[in-house]
Amino acid sequence: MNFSRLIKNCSIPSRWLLANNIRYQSSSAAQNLIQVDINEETGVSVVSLNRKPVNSLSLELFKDFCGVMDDLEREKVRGMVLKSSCDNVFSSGLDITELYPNPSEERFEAFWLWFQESWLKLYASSFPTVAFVNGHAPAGGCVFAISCEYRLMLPYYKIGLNEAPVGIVATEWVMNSLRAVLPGKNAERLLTSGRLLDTQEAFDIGLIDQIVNNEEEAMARSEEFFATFDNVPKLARALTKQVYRKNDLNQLIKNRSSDAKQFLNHILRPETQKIIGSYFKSLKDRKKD
Ligand SMILES: CCCC/C=C/CC(=O)SCCNC(=O)CCNC(=O)[C@H](O)C(C)(C)COP(=O)(O)OP(=O)(O)OC[C@H]1O[C@@H](n2cnc3c(N)ncnc32)[C@H](O)[C@@H]1OP(=O)(O)O
Repeated sequence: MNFSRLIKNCSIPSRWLLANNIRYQSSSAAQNLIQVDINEETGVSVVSLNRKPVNSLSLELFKDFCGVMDDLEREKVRGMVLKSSCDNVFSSGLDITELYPNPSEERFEAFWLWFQESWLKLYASSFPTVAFVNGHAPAGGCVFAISCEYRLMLPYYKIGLNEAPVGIVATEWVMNSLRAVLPGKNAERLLTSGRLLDTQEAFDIGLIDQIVNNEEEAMARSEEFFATFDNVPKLARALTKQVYRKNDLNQLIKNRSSDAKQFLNHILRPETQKIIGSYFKSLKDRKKD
């Protein structure tokens, strides 16, 4: 498996991704997997995940997401709100068909490296980021949310890191992102139990920052969050964030290849494949009941 070649093609930015140099030809322009709406008046960009029906996260979606993040860095947007354009689902997490049955090494290595790249770009973005969790956000969906700086969520949905029950071990960089939001024993319990929390529970333990009742309210709260930085020089804010997050970022940047290999080895274990397979089957069977 030639990880170093792939990593060279992905960016490992020298200055926490402020100097974006990744270029790609979108393989999915026709599908429009990510929608971007920049408000010229406020400078705020609303980025909507748009992979119907449930925003499961595929290689193509990650590539397009990275392209959008690069564009927003170049445009020097004032802030980004990340949401979903699917009904009732923010994101259903990694597309299980990327993991099961037995993915090819070539596809998996590209998939994983673009997932890493998406996290790096989001976690280290120079502009402020808000996740508007307007639907369920299990597993990889929650990873997107906790990588943002502020989380708003609609009532009656579920959020959490349910990797363990699906037979998957969350990687260290995912654990670090959770620890940055939820310190101490709550983070560990959430990971080891894999329990999904409803909106109120997520708010009570601090996984989300505010509960909002509709999109209008979400945009108003986001604006208030962005306004807290209006008097802070952009570069100083960005560097403060990136230095604060440096250890988490470095942990992945230094270990991209081994992280991918480890995850692939785990996924390809027959017992892991079996658990993911029966989980996937139960998802499909749910509809028949
Ligand atoms: C290394 C650690 C870091 C990150 C690792 C993460 C691992 C993962 O992310 S694994 C994925 C974990 N995701 C889940 O456990 C969520 C599974 N999905 C659901 O619980 C539900 O789909 C939902 C609550 C999100 C939405 O429910 P809803 O009733 O609205 O829709 P469904 O009918 O269930 O789904 C529609 C359609 O989509 C298929 N599907 C759902 N999720 C996924 C997925 N993650 N990957 C692939 N496909 C998915 C579902 O089977 C349905 O397909 P059919 O229409 O063909 O039946």
